[in-house]
Amino acid sequence: MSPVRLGEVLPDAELIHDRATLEQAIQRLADEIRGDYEGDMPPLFLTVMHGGMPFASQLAFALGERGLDLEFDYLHATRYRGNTSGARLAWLHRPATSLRGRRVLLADDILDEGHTLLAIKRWCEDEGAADVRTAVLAVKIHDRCVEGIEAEYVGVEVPDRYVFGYGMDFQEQGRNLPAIYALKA
Ligand SMILES: O=P(O)(O)OC[C@H]1O[C@H](OP(=O)(O)OP(=O)(O)O)[C@H](O)[C@@H]1O
Ligand code: HPA
Repeated sequence: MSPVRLGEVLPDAELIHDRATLEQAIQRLADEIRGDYEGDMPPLFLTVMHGGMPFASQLAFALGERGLDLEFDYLHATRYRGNTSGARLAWLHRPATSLRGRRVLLADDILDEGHTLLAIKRWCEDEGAADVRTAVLAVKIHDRCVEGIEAEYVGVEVPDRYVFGYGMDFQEQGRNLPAIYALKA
């Protein structure tokens, strides 16, 4: 079945957060995070691909501007794979850097039902990370989130609808839109 093209849904989509709002939220997050990380060893900054990439880049620069150095690595765990509902989590890439004894800061685009970040967090702990914290650009507001996961740093809230843009995809399209939209209700 051929995918629905972005151009067919974008005109009817609702703008939820514009670029300025998201950039402002990222600056605020950087202030919060900066205050929580002191010491010589830079935190290991793990971007959750693909969706976390734009947010992680912006956040990393904002933290650099505030004098917090970061060591970069990334991972890719996906359970949506271009669909609008989640399935079993598939690990496509794990970080090459050892996590043993490290402070880990995960950066992802959205905390929705929480399965992805819970599994990633547990894996980081199993790998011996000293501390694992999570920064997400957006959290979706509903009561279906799994127990045991909460993001320490949250940029914005989004409604309980399928959202896309700023890293999040609509059928693997629209990730580089510089704002967050929701599909027409
Ligand atoms: O809280 P959850 O319900 O588990 O959903 C959140 C996850 O889903 C998305 O990833 P996706 O599986 O779409 O992979 P992608 O980033 O490669 O698109 C998003 O980037 C989060 O990692
Ligand atoms: O609403 C969403 N949009 C894009 N990706 C997602 N991953 C979980 N929820 C979503």
